[in-house]
Amino acid sequence: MVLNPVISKLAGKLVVLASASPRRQEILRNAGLRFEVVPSWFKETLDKGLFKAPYEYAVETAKQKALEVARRMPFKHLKTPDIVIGADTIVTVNSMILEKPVDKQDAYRMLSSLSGKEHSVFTGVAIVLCHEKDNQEVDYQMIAFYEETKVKFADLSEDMLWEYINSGEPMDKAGGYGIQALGGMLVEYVHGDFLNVVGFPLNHFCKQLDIIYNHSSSFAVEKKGIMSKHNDGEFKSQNCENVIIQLNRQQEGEQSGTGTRDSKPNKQDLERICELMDGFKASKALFTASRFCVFDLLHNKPGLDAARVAEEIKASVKGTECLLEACVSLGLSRHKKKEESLFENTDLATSFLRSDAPFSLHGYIRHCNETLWPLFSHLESAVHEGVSQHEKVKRHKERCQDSVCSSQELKLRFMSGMHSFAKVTAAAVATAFDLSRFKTACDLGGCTGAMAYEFTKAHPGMSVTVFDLPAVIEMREHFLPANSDKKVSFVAGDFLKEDLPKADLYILARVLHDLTDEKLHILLRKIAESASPGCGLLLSEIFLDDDRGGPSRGLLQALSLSEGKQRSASEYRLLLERHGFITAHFRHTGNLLDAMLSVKA
Ligand SMILES: Cc1cn([C@H]2C[C@H](O)[C@@H](COP(=O)(O)OP(=O)(O)OP(=O)(O)O)O2)c(=O)[nH]c1=O
Repeated sequence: MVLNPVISKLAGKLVVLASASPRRQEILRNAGLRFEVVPSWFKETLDKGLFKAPYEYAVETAKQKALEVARRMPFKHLKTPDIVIGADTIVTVNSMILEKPVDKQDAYRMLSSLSGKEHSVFTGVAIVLCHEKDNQEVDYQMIAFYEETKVKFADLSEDMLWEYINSGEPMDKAGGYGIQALGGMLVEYVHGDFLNVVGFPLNHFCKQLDIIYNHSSSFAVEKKGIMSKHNDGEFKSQNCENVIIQLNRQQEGEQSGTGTRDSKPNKQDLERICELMDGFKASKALFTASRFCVFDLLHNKPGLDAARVAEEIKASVKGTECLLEACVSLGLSRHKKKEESLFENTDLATSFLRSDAPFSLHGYIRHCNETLWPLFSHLESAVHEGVSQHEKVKRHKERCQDSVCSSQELKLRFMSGMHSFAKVTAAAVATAFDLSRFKTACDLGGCTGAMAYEFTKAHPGMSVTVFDLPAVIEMREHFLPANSDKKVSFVAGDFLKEDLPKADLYILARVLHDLTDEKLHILLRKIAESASPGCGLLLSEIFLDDDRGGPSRGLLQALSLSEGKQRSASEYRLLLERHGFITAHFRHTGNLLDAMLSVKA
């Protein structure tokens, strides 16, 4: 089978991936498929007891995920996709189905049940073909299949298990491991499609497309079956799953609550709207608990009651109790087992909200509270006037700020926000590509050096110069001890005005989106002047989808930008090409920032 022509059959069609999984997106993107991502709202709560075999559960979940998006899009996105792809990955061992662990204990339970044994990974895939008819009806045709891969784990010691769990990697992965990353170290062998384990059986998917688009007659014959590859390599028809569902748009509208006035509101839609309406309350509860260092307190003294917490944070008992209960409902704190009046942190708070956690977002949350929150409270003015509200907020702050809070203190807080964000994202950016051929790098606007240290850690042969404004370089020692890594050095300067240090690789992480077009071109011109042919430029930003339909994190960030704008990977690629940098790769890292590597022609 020639793969590319199969994928190219989908060119010009609106292909939608009904999955939030960054791994699925990457696998399909790397295969050259162009698609939009619309994560499914289908909750994975089907009763497993109803299925005879585990793969049936995965296939049914994949179908429900894809169908939910196919049905929602004509109403919520006002467009009907041509094809929607859904998938669900599960791990099975000793007739148990393992999905994503809910917490560290659950991950421990899963991984220890896999230790020293062979298990199966099933990914169910559903392809929904949508045919829009003249009378506004949409026909949905479902093709579903699954792939099985067998994986054997080595014997895992307790230390190894906990070290792996504490890396945080297991939490968003079926069976509690990621074979494509650190989890690969646990694996003795893999029999079958590796990508199936990572979340998407690409080869089987292409064969299925081949049947749909190149062999429509055999497709018609197989209309009653899931086409599924068996271990003997033959295609066999399995489980009757090719169904045509006729749905009239008006009926759909009624089902989803957007139809007649008498119809009942749809539960999922209501939940979604409430989530949006209450989003700001949840954010502010998180900011307030962080501001009062509640998560540090519950880490150091787990199992305090509201009165003790109130005493420690010097706040009212009533207010503290409300705050703690809200944190419980948000999954940040929990009641201590069997002692409902006592509170402790969840794993989420321990990993990200303690101020001294390795991946602490404490500083960034403070930045959100003190800088972004006031900006968003002026959003109506920003939209109305079309100008940034930074100045207005700054003036207001200066009027209200007590004298203790000097501009020095404000700068430190800003740097602390950037530092904590960089610490969480740096490893994913540093390891997104093979950078072994670059011996020297320069991190432009590299602030405290958090990103630079991660680059030297990931690439032992590399040294990195951090280039940032003198005021920033002066204060960086508040964050990382000087000389903690001799391969990281700091140079003070203004990248828009001064010559840049020479390097094989220039790093621009979260810089370009914040610059005006004019400044952006000045900076890219200066990098192009300093870079010799073959030099790299590593850009790290949130990349918007090509149709600017998401991700919402990027589009929401645009609402508070002072001068710059959010762009898609294609837009950045064009900008870089204008300055002589040819984009070699780009990658959704699965972390908070994406990455693109370009090379000077
Ligand atoms: C076993 C294994 C799973 N996984 C991932 C693939 C899937 O993303 C995830 C299983 O969860 P799923 O529920 O299949 O998918 P998801 O929740 O990530 O995304 P969505 O429901 O929106 O489609 O586990 C790995 O990345 N590596 C592995 O080795």
